[in-house]
Amino acid sequence: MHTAAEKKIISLLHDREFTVGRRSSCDQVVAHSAVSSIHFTIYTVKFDDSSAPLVYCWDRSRNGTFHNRRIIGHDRRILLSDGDELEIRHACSFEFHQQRAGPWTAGDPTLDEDRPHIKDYEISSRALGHGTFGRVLLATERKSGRQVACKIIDTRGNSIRMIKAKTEIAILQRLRHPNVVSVYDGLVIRNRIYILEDLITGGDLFSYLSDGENMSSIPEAEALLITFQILKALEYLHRNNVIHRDLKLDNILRVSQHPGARVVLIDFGISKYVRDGARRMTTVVGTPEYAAPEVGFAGLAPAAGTQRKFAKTEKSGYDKKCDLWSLGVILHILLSGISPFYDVSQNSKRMALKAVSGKLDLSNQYWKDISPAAKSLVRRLLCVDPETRYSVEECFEHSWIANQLSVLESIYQEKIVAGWQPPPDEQHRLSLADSQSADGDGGLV
Ligand SMILES: Nc1ncnc2c1ncn2[C@@H]1O[C@H](COP(=O)(O)OP(=O)(O)OP(=O)(O)O)[C@@H](O)[C@H]1O
Repeated sequence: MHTAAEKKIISLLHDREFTVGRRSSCDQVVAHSAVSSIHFTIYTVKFDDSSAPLVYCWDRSRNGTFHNRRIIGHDRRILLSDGDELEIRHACSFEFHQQRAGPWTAGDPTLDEDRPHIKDYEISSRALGHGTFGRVLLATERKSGRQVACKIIDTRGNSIRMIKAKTEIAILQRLRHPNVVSVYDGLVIRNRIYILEDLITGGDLFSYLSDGENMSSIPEAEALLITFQILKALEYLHRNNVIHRDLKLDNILRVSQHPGARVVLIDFGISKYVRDGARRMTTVVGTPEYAAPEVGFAGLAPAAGTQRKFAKTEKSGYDKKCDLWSLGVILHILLSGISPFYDVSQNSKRMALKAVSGKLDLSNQYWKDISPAAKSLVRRLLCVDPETRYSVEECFEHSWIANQLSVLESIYQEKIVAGWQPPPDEQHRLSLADSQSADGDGGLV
């Protein structure tokens, strides 16, 4: 980054925040009355080792920080691209440059073909992440200049994928909750589905906990705040008859990099709307490391290296309690840094058999500083029998949560979700009238 006036070059380190403001402790001090004590912060989020780090500017000022001549807005964050300008009006400006492998604006024939059909949004080639079914790119809403995330799912004639993507949009369009990603629009262009959703600017929990080859734990109080928010999301989803079915660290994003950040559930690609009184689900879906025993991975033929399987479980099926098991795995990792059923071979069946055994070791060195109440909730969630496994309501009544409930509620309302806006009710939403279920679990929505 360099300031326009002095042409001074400032190097940013990806593992360190960089602050600009009037206060003497800022990394770049700007002694000017138009500048707030901390005016803005630059921080970096890494998705994986092969992707270029994402560099964000967090506007913390009273008077505003301008990004390419458009105000960012107090407490809002913007993703920076090479050549972007940041300005503190009447005081100074900065130009941002990022070295990375490969250009962001490289020709992308697929995208170039579709771009003219996506009138309301400008889709960049800037990758925010990628998953099994596609990639997620940065996009900008033309009317407002708001940055959004654009998930592109290439279905290439695969009708199951097409239906799953439509399911994701259909479910998300009905949901409005601060801990569930907001979807603004969904478009089908030829074989591709574009889902435009809120840009979540703090990275995912997996990257947050990743420590080289291993995972690290976080303080119990922080794990409590994250668990409380996931429970809020699950309470809302389950009341609305939606089961996520793929809860894992990678699918929980943070709005900022600070310990009390709002967390947001994403990736509803295999989630399920269950009508009241509907039969239990029988399709084996999800991620084996996080999947409840009753989901049925243990009954599948071993498939080394295969992360997902779609098949019928022979047992009596499963219900929303599968999400609570996954929360148990997440909580286990948050508190200890250990994934309880992970197997280095990544063999789905082996991981599932470990889960079915129900064996937990919460007395080793990784748990020595963890309170008995926290351990007790882990056990209640990782109960092999779904009947005795805690529901969302029981979790809220468990002492680890209940003893802190009023504090948690006030932090949640006053700090975490204050300022959150539900997505607008826009007209042009994807029509799903012709959608049909492909996984045999009944209708989509
Ligand atoms: N709304 C968003 N804001 C910012 N980054 C996002 C957003 N949605 C997704 N990402 C990034 O893209 C990655 C992949 O997204 P997502 O999990 O939705 O894709 P997927 O193809 O369904 O993945 P999976 O393999 O888990 O099924 C996420 O881990 C995250 O890093």
